[in-house]
Amino acid sequence: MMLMPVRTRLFTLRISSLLPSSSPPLPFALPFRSSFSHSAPTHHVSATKTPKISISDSAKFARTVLFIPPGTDPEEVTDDMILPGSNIVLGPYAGDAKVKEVEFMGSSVRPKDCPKDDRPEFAMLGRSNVGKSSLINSLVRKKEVALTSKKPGKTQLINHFLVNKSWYLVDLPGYGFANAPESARMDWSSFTKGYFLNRETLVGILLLVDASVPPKKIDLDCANWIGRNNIPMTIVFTKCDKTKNSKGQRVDENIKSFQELIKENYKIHPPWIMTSSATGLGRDELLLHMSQLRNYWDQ
Ligand SMILES: Nc1nc2c(ncn2[C@@H]2O[C@H](COP(=O)(O)OP(=O)(O)OP(=O)(O)O)[C@@H](O)[C@H]2O)c(=O)[nH]1
Ligand SMILES: [Mg+2]
Repeated sequence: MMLMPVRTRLFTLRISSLLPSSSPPLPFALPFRSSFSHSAPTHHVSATKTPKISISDSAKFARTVLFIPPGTDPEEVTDDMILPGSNIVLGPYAGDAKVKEVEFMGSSVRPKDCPKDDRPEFAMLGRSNVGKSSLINSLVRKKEVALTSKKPGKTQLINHFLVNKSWYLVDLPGYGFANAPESARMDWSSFTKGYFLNRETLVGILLLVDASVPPKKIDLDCANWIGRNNIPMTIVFTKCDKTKNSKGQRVDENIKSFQELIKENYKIHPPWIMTSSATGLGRDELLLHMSQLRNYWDQ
């Protein structure tokens, strides 16, 4: 029998003990309560009334919460090492960020049905409709490798996409969608425990957060749960092309609010990046960041 090598997961984020004890242990299980229906109007976290900020304010703020990868001396970080639209510093492990080919490897209902090889993988996690499947298509520059829909609840299984025959992107069903079929809801709850906590080849979670709306409690709970369980996470803000939502709130404000709320609970700020699957914003930058996570893990 082949032994699974112990991999380096030094990108693990240390969460501080300041976490509110009332945080649910498994936030993903919550969306299926009726109070978390995606149409419920009261999702917003109260602390979202931040003053309007300019892009340069954001840049200054980013500077204070940089994500410094291994092999990089924080004292030697220069502006050109920071990926645009993110707090991520590119370190010596970055490279191989080009997607040459992608193959759909199949869908799994349970974690134990997932591919059993030793290739590193990134899981897409986030609310239904946040743009997980669209981001996969954007990263691999294919229109419909992963199926997308305006209606939440499109992705129902664990879908593995093999990139360059060497690593996986994993598309998952979203949380926060109350009307998913009963079977999918049941699987999702056990899936979170089984998959995220035990998947040895998981390099990290990409937690997708819709930047066109103010922070939502379910996403903050989710980020905190990931942190508490020491699973490496990158926050990927989606839909950054939507400059203003119907209430006039701006992407920039929403992102800053989310970061401020996250910052309270993390000793080291997680990496975050702005993206748009509609315009390709952040695509190459995210691929570079994923390459440094992967190469470090795989060394
Ligand atoms: N404007 C804009 N729309 C986007 C973006 N990303 C996704 N969308 C739209 O949002 C909707 C949902 O996208 P999906 O990729 O299917 O979302 P998902 O997170 O995979 O959803 P589930 O599979 O239901 O969990 C679709 O109508 C997309 O076209 C983006 O960056 N900008
Ligand atoms: Mg999907």
